[in-house]
Parts: sequence; structure tokens; C-alpha cells
Amino acid sequence: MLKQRFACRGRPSQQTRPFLPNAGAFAPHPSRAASQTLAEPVLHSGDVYEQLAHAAGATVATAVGTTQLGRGLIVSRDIDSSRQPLVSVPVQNALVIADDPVGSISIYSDRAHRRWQEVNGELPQLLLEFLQGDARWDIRMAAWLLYVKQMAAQPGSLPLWQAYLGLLPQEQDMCCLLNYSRAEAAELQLPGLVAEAAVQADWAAYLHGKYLHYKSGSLAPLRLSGSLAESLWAISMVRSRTFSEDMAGECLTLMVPYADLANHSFDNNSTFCMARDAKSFQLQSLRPLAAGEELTISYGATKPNAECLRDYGFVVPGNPCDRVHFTRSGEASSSSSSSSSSTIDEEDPLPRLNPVSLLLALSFTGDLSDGDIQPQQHASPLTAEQQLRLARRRSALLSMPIASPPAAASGRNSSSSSSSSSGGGLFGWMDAATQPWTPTGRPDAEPLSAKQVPQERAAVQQLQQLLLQQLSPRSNGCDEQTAVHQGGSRCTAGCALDGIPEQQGLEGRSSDAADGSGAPAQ
Ligand SMILES: C[S@@+](CC[C@H](N)C(=O)[O-])C[C@H]1O[C@@H](n2cnc3c(N)ncnc32)[C@H](O)[C@@H]1O
Repeated sequence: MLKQRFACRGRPSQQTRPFLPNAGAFAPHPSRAASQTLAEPVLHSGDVYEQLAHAAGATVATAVGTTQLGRGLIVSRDIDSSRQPLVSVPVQNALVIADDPVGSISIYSDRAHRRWQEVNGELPQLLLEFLQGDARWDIRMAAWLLYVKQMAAQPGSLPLWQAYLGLLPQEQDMCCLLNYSRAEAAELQLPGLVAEAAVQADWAAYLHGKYLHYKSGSLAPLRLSGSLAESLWAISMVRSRTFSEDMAGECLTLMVPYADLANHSFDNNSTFCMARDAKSFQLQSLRPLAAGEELTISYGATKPNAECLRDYGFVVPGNPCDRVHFTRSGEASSSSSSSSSSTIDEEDPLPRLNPVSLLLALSFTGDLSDGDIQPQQHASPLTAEQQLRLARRRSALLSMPIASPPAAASGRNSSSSSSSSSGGGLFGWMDAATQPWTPTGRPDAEPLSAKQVPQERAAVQQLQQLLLQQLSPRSNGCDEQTAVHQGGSRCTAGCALDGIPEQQGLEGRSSDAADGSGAPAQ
């Protein structure tokens, strides 16, 4: 997934405007300002992007153009299957660091540093040690980017990086939250985001002083940054354009010229990965693609707009991960701010669920112990539209924090003894030492004791019933209709699978809701 964090300056209305890296090199689509509807991509004329691809040694089946998402990659020929490389960039032409070089292995990142130096010349010892040290990934990568910028400013030096830097958004075009002035941030009005913008800006200023500033920073001898604006630029670039990839247990952060032109979609048609031989970084198709389609990847499948804005500086119209908060009285409150306060904790009618139970409630199957879960297979194939709805709802549901079962009953010791009594399988697995998997990272749920299993099963059923009662599949025709009920650490959600035949929806769906007549709680 692309590194999560921030992105963008300007008002919210500017969030989706494309970057304007070089006058002439890139022009916004004339219809963008007027409409958010899908327009044909406009391919960039001129060869600056071809030059970039060439300098990066990249093999590409794409061109660069302007789409409704801004500047992005357009597939240039029909692709007939999934897992086809669409962009392939040799790793020596990327900036690669280990996320945690001190605490874990650094085989691939050390190798990448060696290869980068073979191509581009030796890195100063101070910088190399910093890149391999224990500062956070983003400040280490920002230092490297600034170093590259400084070197590339010398005529004839680092041609790839000259081309790359020339096409990156410039200071005035950045839309990361850390670039918002206080006044601009205030216009966002969402208290959580306003506060977040201030935190990010303060934090970036701190990094500038501590590491990057040419006089005071610990990297001062490298003279990386002459101004706060320059440091903000580098930090913004890094935080909105780096990829995160796991290589045999080593978590890498990569800045990959050309590949980083791929925009985000929740219905992404491509993905990114290291090639098997670890020699190149690739964007690969996830399905057959037609020439002219925009290549999109996922920056994170479960991000509501508040997080998209916080991390990358854009919002997605109709974001399927946004939530409607239902109060008991049926009032729906704000949809996308993760900071919105909950007034419903006291009277929360929804059950707490262990993560695995939640997956069950959403009718997932598979080996839950290693995270290899699949949506339940359905007898009759779903249409593409139904699949999309189902996937969106599931990803929205799975993005939520998971409730912990009551602490008193959930020690590991008691759970291991309960493993056999609960009969193994799913609930037995929950008793194992392995923590349950969730897409949001390590859940805070503890294994269940044998006593809790019946309660948990009842809660699964209760959740299914409640979801179906509270959500109307037809009430607004919105396929992202998702309810989340948040209260403190508790959060649970519901979905209604309108357009999907009854047997293809939630297991155990009640007959009164299956006809689509269930209305939001009033
Ligand atoms: C990795 S870059 C992608 C290439 C970028 N469009 C460019 O012109 O350089 C990430 C940035 O692209 C923009 N972006 C990506 N996906 C987007 C989307 N779905 N809608 C609007 N902007 C998007 C955001 O500004 C984000 O910070």
C-alpha cells in the first residue's frame, strides 16, 4: 500500500486538481473544473514522461495523461489478463530504505543502497548512516530526496533524478495537509482535521530544525535544506508518493520514479509489488484492461475521506469507506470525520465482537488464522456491479476498529485451556496464541474463553439482525450505504446488499429485511 500519511495545500475544493509540475509539461483537463464526471483521459503531448521512463530504465505499457483524478497513468494497449506488468522500474533507479533498519533485517535495503551508489556515485557517509539509522522512514527518505535534488542541480549530474524532480509537484502545488496554513486548515472546519493539520505542520517544522536545516540540523554538513518550505516540500513528496512493500519480512519504503504517477481508486485495476527476482518494482494489472483506461492502485482499501485528506490531500467522491453514524434515535450524524464524538456509547445496542466473529458475521470463509480469508462463494455468479458493491461494503466494514471482549474473561491462559473444549475450528483457533488477523492491523481483542463462545455466537447473530434492521437497502440508492456505530473503542458496522440476491447476502439474514424493507432506525 502506498505509505499512509498526508498530503496537500489549498482549500478542499483544490484537493482534486492535478499537480502542475512544469508549465507546458502538464495541463489540466479543461472539463475538470466544471465537472467531476468521468472524462476521456487527455494524453500529454511531448516526451518528458517518455524521457523519464527511459531515464528510469522502465518498461511501460502506459502513457501519462490527465484524467478525472488528475495527472495519472493511462494504459496504452489492451492487456488481456491479470498480473501483467504494466510498469517495471529497476530497483537501482528507486530510492529504497528499510522501515525499521535497526530493529529488523536490512538485506534488501542495504543491497539497494549499494546498487544505487554503483549507478549514481557514493552517498556521503553521514547520509548513508542516517538512511540506515533509526530515524523515522519519512525523514530519512526526505533527506535522501533533498540530497538527490542538490546533486541533480549540477549540470549533467543524475539525469534520471533531474527528469524526476522536474516533474514532481512544486512547492506551490502541494496539497498535503502539512502544507496547509492555519487559516487554510481552519476552512476545513472538521475539528479533527484542523488539529491534525497543525500537528503535522509543527512536526514537519521540528524535523526541519532537528535534521534538515543547513545550519542547525544534525545533517547540516550536507546542507540539505535552506528553508522550511524546502523541507516541507520534501516531506510532503515522501509522504504522498512512497510505496511500502514487504520483502521476505523486510518492510521497505520505496520512492519509484514514474510508478509513483499512479493514482488511487477504491476499485483499483492494478497493484504494485517487487518482482519475484527483487530486481524491479512493478505495477501489475489485476484484470484485463482496455487501452485508454487509467491505471489505478490502492493507497489503502479502507480509508474514509478524512483519512484520504489527512494522508494524501485528496478526497474521493462517494468514498465507500465513509460512514454514517446512527444514534439510537435514528439521527444520522457526520459521515467521514474520524474525530466526530459519539453520543451513543451509553446506550449502544450493538454487540461487541471479536474480530473473527465479525468476519463470520460478514460471511467470510477461509483460513482465518493466517489472514487468508475469502468472501463466501456464491452459487450463481454476481454481476460486476454486485461484486463491486459487495467488496466495497466489506472493505468499509472491515476498516473499523474492532471491539474487545470483556477483559475479565479473556486471559491467554484460560483461553488455551478452552481450545479443546471449544472444539477447535474457528473458535478453537481464536484460543491459540496467534492473534486474530484484521486488515486494520493487530486487533485489540484477546482470545475468547470457552464460556464466551456461545455469547459470541449469539452476538454474531444479533449483529446480523441489527444491521439488517437498521439499514435500508433501498432508502437512498447509494451502494455505499454503511452504518457504523462508534463509541469509545467500540465500533461495529452494518451493510445491506441491495441488488444482491438474498442467498448471496449476509448469512442468517432475516426474512423481513431480506425484502429490502428494513428502514434505518428511527
Ligand atoms: C503518488 S501521487 C500520484 C500521481 C499524481 N497525480 C501526480 O500528478 O503526481 C499521489 C497524489 O496524487 C493525487 N491523487 C492520487 N489519487 C487521487 C484520487 N483518487 N483523486 C484525487 N487525487 C488523487 C493526490 O494529490 C496524491 O497526493
